[in-house]
Amino acid sequence: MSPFTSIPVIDIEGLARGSEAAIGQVAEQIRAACTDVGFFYIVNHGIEPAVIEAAMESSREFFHLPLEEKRKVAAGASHRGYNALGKALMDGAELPDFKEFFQVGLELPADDPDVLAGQPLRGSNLWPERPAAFRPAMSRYYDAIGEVGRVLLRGVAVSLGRPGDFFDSRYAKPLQRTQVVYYPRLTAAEGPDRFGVAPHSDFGCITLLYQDSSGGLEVQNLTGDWVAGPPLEGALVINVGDLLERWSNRHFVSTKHRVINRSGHERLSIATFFDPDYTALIDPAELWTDEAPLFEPTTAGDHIMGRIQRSFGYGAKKAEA
Ligand SMILES: O=C(O)CCC(=O)C(=O)O
Ligand SMILES: [Fe+2]
Repeated sequence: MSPFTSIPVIDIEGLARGSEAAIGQVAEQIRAACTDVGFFYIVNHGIEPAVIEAAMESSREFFHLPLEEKRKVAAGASHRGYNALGKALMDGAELPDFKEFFQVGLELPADDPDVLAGQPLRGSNLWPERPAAFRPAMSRYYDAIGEVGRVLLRGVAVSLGRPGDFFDSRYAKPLQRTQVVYYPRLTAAEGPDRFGVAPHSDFGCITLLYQDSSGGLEVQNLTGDWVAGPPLEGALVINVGDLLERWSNRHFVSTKHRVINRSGHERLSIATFFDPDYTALIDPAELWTDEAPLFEPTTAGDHIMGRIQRSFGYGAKKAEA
C-alpha cells in the first residue's frame, strides 16, 4: 500500500435516500478510505449551511467574551462547558494545546437511569447567558450533525459487511461530544509552529469536523509525512478513531493528525466525537469474525473515559501550564 498524499472525497447522498446498490457504492468508498487513510471528506451530507453558520457565528461571539465571563460555564466533572487555554494536553505532548473549547453532550433528563446511576459524561449541558443565540444555535447543530453521524454509520456498517442498522442498538444514547474549538491567532510569543492540537489520534469511533476557511489541519501518512486537510467548501472531514480501529480488528486505521494555525488570524472548528453508548460492547470478534481478535472486548465508556482522564486533568495536573 503506497502512502496517501491526499484525502479522498465521498459523496454520501446515496446513504440517506439511495437504493441498496447506491448504499453499497458509498460503502465501498468508505471502506477504502477507512482502510488506507483513516480520513475522508463527505459532501452532500444534508446539513443546511445556515445551521452551520449560526453555530459558528455565535461560537465566535462567545469566545470573544472576557475570560471571567466564559469561566462562569467552566467545565468540571461532567466534561460539559468551557475549557480555557492550557486545559488540554495530548498524550506525549510537551505543551498544552493552544486552543480554547466548549463542549456539548447529549441532554438527558435528571431521572434518566444512566444519570441516576452516576454514569460518567452524563448530565446536563452548561450554557452561557451570552450570546443568547449560542444555546439554540449549538443545539441545532448538535442534532443535525448527530443525524449525519447516524447516516454515516449506516455506510460504515455496510462497509464492514454488516446490516445497515448494525450500529443503531449501540447508539441508543450515544456519547456524542460536540466541541467548538477556538484557536487564537499565534503571536511571536508562541512562535509560528505552536500546536493548536498536538499530534494525536481520536479516542472514539468516528469524528465529524467542520472547519472554517483558515486551514491548518494535517494528517500523517504511513511514511510519517504530514498531508494537508484543507477546508473544502460544503464538506465535512470524517476520521476513524481508536475505538473503531479496535472494533474493526485494525482493518480501519485511526490516523494521527494535528492542527497548526498558520493563518495569521483566529481559527474556529467544530469537532463532533460521535461515539457509542457508555455500556456498548466493543468486541472485534463480533465485528470482524473471520480472524483471531487482536483485542479483548471493552466498553465504549471505559475506553473513552480512560483516554479523557489522560488528557484532561481539569486543574489537577500539568495541563494547567
Ligand atoms: O480543529 C481541527 O481541525 C481538528 C481538531 C481535532 O483534531 C480534535 O479536536 O481532536
Ligand atoms: Fe482529533
